[in-house]
Amino acid sequence: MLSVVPTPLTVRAPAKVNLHLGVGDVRPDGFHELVTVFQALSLHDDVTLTPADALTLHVTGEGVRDVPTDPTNLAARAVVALAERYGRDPNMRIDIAKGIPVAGGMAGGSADAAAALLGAATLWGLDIERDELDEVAASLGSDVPFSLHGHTALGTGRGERLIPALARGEFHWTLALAREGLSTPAVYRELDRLREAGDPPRAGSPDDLLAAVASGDPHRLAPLLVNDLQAAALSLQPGLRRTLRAGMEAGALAGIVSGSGPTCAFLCASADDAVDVGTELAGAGVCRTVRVASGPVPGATVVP
Ligand SMILES: C[C@@](CO)(OP(=O)(O)O)[C@H](O)COP(=O)(O)OP(=O)(O)OC[C@H]1O[C@@H](n2ccc(N)nc2=O)[C@H](O)[C@@H]1O
Ligand SMILES: Nc1ncnc2c1ncn2[C@@H]1O[C@H](COP(=O)(O)OP(=O)(O)O)[C@@H](O)[C@H]1O
Repeated sequence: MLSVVPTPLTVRAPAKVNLHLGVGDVRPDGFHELVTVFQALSLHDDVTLTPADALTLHVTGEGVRDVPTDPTNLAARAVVALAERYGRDPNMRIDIAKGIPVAGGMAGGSADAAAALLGAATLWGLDIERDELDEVAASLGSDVPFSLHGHTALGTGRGERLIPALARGEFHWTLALAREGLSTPAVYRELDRLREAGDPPRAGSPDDLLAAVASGDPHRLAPLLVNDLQAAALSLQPGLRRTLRAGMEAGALAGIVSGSGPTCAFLCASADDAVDVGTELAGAGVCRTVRVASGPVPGATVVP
């Protein structure tokens, strides 16, 4: 922890894409057992904490009208959870500058929670182990521990148990942001429904994909990207098929729905290719807007 903490304090936290998302059966607690490979991307939210007399939230940027500014906001819940556990005063002003699409399957809320946890722990000078922060993170959401850690990692359990994975070099992505979001629980429910009605194929082991990530070769990685939630996201938003097709026609190596969607993530051979694919996608009218990003990047980090 920093010895003299400058205020306001800003923490940056990344978006994620699931390179592999294998969804198992529903557990008694309502969560699905996952085997997933996360990669943190260079699209981020900035969360700024300023000591104040009350806990308030102010949100700017991408998708603000869909982000709650009441105590249900994940960043506020993170500050309150940490304050309760360590006997601190949660009152502060939280400013969130959103760059991650809201309800887009890129863990924007989780990024804000992770940033708020690291920020509050730093502001209060808490002398705690990473494991303890992980425990609070997991209590806030399945993806929050990964947002803290970043890079590339294998996630199991409900996604909260992480093992770092080796990644060589930089992978280049084009992201097609959708006009309407998708609710994560609704997408998991839709997958359960599809599985009751038939048996959509399930992702196998991520071993080959992990080897491809370690090799740094996007051509090797491309055919291995897989997402069990994709069929459910496409069932709820059939127009995403057109988006995925357009990305491939524009020259992407592969395209998948990111997590529970509806953002579509296209793996490209180079940074230049990613820009070209983005330009074509933007012109094709198959999405609200596009972004280019690269990964892996670190998890939540205090901005100097
Ligand atoms: C699908 C994934 C893939 O990484 O991310 P997103 O695409 O939403 O970003 C995650 O599993 C989302 O994680 P997160 O958004 O943190 O979910 P949580 O708040 O823990 O759970 C929200 C709801 O999603 C469902 N859920 C979540 C995780 C899981 N392993 N099984 C589930 O069934 C449950 O219905 C749960 O009530
Ligand atoms: N800080 C936050 N940023 C974004 N959404 C938030 C936040 N806090 C709570 N939410 C709620 O969480 C829902 C899921 O948002 P988000 O985390 O962006 O998507 P996803 O789960 O698809 O990655 C939103 O619809 C919003 O109502």
